[in-house]
Amino acid sequence: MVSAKMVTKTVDLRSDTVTKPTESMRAAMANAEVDDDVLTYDPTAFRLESEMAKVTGKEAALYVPSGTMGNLISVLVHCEIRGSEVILGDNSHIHIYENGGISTIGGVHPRTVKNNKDGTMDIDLIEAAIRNPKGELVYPTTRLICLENTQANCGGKCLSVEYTDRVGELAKKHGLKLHIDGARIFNAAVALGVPVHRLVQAADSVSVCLSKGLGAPVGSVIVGSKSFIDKARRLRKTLGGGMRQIGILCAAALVALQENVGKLESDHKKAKILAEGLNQIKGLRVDVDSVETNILYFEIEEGAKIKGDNLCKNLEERGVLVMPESLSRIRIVLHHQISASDVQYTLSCFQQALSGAHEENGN
Ligand SMILES: Cc1ncc(COP(=O)(O)O)c(C=O)c1O
Ligand SMILES: C[C@@H](O)[C@H](N)C(=O)O
Repeated sequence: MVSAKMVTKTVDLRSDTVTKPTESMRAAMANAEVDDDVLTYDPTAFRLESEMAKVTGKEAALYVPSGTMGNLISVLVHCEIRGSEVILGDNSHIHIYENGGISTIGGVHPRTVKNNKDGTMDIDLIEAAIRNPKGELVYPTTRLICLENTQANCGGKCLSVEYTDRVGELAKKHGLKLHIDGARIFNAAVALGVPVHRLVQAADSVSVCLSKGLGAPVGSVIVGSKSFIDKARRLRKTLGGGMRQIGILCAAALVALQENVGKLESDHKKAKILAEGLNQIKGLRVDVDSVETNILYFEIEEGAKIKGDNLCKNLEERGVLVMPESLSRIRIVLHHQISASDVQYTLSCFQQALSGAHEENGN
């Protein structure tokens, strides 16, 4: 039994954005070669951008402060003409969690298509959402399709290379561009056993988060053609994202690429173990088979004697942090700073919280 008083550590499962820089990252940051990345090229940023262009198979790359800015810049470059419309998932990060920036800042109109449980959007529904140019007097003009791989809100689901290629073919057929919100594209590549460059081959642009599963402290990189990145660089400056000695941050990202891609599979395995363990606890339900990468959601069953808010509070008192989506649906995200023993400790805390609730309620 772990009482709240005994808590000596924190197991932070809220997101894979919570990782702290490793010692090797801090050493690289301290020794990073830097220069003003606005007036010229920061040499370490140049190395990171060159590496990311190579890994993704694109012509060029650009370091940006966040994934949100990476997506915003990408959409705005593809939809630079007023009256543009982007087709995206109704459960996508761009649509749900980015303050509607593509509209409020970029004047781009969103046209959502339902995300399926597997993270995809039905291709025939995407095609049906493309505006008929004959209606140009009354319709916005479709210019872009956005995918998200892995699809976070659907539970870190991987979009296959076959599906992505088919959406790419559809985009080309209609003269549209394809952007992938690849915040966790490395997770998808590892889970599918497909190289990143092949997984994003059909995309005109990709936004890749360095600050999630890869564990860098800050930043994302957008990749695409040289002309796309030239426009993106200018828009980054417009948005205030032009930064000076960013080699300090890019040095940590280079370490993340070298050291942490190989840890993603372990994150996925720990997510599966945690999902299986939670599913054995009376009052909790997890679709274990649906867990493909480092994200899992669990439901608190109707009959459970504890609600999400009390469960989260109870867990927090034991040092376990999770992300409630509602009173009955909670998200857990694994990352390289969660150990196998942390997973077992987490399960014991859940067991105590749920059994304690049943005792309090006399059953
Ligand atoms: C799928 C996805 N895309 C984009 C982002 C945005 O990244 P950032 O938090 O760096 O803005 C996130 C989360 O942070 C995400 O989960
Ligand atoms: C919440 C969301 O914005 C963030 N990308 C996460 O997955 O934690």
